[in-house]
Amino acid sequence: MFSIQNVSAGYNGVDVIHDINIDVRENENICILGPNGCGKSTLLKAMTGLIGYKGQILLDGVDIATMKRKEIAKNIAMMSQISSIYFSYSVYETVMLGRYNHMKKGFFKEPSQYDKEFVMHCMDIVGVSDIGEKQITELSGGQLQRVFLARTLAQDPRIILLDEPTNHLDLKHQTELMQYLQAWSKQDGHTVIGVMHDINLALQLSDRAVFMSDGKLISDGSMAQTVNGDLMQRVYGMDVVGYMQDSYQMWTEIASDKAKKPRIHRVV
Ligand SMILES: Nc1ncnc2c1ncn2[C@@H]1O[C@H](COP(=O)(O)OP(=O)(O)OP(=O)(O)O)[C@@H](O)[C@H]1O
Repeated sequence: MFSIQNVSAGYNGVDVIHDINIDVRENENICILGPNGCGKSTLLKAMTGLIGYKGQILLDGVDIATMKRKEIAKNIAMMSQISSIYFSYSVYETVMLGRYNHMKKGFFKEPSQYDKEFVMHCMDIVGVSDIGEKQITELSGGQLQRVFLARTLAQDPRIILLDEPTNHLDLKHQTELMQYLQAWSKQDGHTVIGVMHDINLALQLSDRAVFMSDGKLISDGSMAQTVNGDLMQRVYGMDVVGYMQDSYQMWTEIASDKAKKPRIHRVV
């Protein structure tokens, strides 16, 4: 239903991603992995038509380059990394922005009863309904991340694109968010495509991994097929599996009696 075919894209006439091919099926939960600067966010921007590209990006067989922004937004929603906020809306108003493309006559028309209820439902899901009146400039990074997720859900898209969605979230909220998105991706022909740095979370919650390196796609398959020591060494330039094993060992010690002894000794 969503097909990226021979896509290259970049900035100021210089491509930073090259000849990418990915075929996305309904109900998949795909993670895009790779080191800093390899082009993951650029690929997501091309997928929403935010930047121009060479090649084709087909949604149900139609190139998104030929679709109106409103049509793209009804199908594909992108939740970006938090950047600076230059405006101040309440949490409720911010989530309502997600309904913009579903409202019949532009933004100044009153939202329908359905829009209001849908927004409340999305705020409930991510646990921000009790702060609906707060200004978003007053929120913590984690609260803001959840408000942006609610706005993304309020768009009621078929495909959600996420750019490092767990930034700013504590472990509990990271896990809750990813579990929610995993369940969401299995309903009603939905799909989630997320750029992630946390390989543990990706392993737990994604079905498929796309690895990028230096602007190119170098591996695409199930988590079991793709995630292996050699590939990780090649992509990240370090022994990722060894690092994970050391972490596991450390946590095993923490969970055992040894952990009852302090690991870090006070200096004073
Ligand atoms: N707006 C921009 N203008 C010019 N170059 C850009 C722009 N955004 C990104 N780039 C460049 O494109 C390349 C790919 O960046 P991109 O943000 O897609 O990488 P990434 O894999 O998402 O990185 P990270 O993991 O650090 O977020 C980098 O060299 C970056 O400097």
